[in-house]
Amino acid sequence: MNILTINNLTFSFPKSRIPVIKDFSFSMNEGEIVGILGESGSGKSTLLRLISGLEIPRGGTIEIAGRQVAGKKTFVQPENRGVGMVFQDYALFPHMTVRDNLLFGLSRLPRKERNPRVREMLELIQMTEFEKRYPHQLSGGQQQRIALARALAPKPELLLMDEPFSNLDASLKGAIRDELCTILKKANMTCIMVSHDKEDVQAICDRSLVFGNKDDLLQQTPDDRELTFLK
Ligand SMILES: Nc1ncnc2c1ncn2[C@@H]1O[C@H](COP(=O)(O)OP(=O)(O)OP(=O)(O)O)[C@@H](O)[C@H]1O
Repeated sequence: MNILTINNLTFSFPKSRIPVIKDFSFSMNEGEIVGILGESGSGKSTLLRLISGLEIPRGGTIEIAGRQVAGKKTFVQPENRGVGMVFQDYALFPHMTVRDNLLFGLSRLPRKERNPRVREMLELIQMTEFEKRYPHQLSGGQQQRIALARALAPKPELLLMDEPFSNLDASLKGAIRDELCTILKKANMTCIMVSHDKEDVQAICDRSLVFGNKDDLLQQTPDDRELTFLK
């Protein structure tokens, strides 16, 4: 099943004549993990913001799980898109415990299902004993796992991660990367990960896109280092 379908997406910031995203088409199947690489300023974060509904496209369409969320006459608000996000700074609420951070996104779930879902998420990331801690009492890697659990808790159709490892030191990164990959595959999550690090993408992703600073968009797979043009 197609989870994400983007057709001819075009976007430019107000007052700018040059599009950041131009005529971009792309689709993803359920359970697929795709990496987006590319130099600084090439539009990687902007693409995630368009998919999650934080920016309005100038043209083209975005469908998530078969439902149009952005198009000529359609714009579904971010909270109704079924998209989870993990940012580079994790954006955990510092004044809330791990448990409350996870509960935060579950307000739509019937009350009696919320606690079991929190528990299920903590088990998935193997952090059940950290339920009562605050973010500052966790290591960078543990905070990263909580941020991931919080994004997965409401069962999003699609998970977007923007530079999820940039705050981790090199010694932690390898282990966290493998762990993340296992968790995502276990949850059969469809996921896009933006990174500037080719190694991260090769370790986790099934395939990847490379954004250039012109119109050239390239496609590669982790196994195939030869870059081939997508369009
Ligand atoms: N709010 C904004 N207003 C105008 N231009 C913007 C705005 N945000 C980003 N841009 C420009 O849009 C382009 C794409 O930015 P974007 O953040 O998507 O790049 P990126 O590939 O994620 O970069 P990085 O790897 O540095 O995070 C850049 O040229 C940037 O300067």
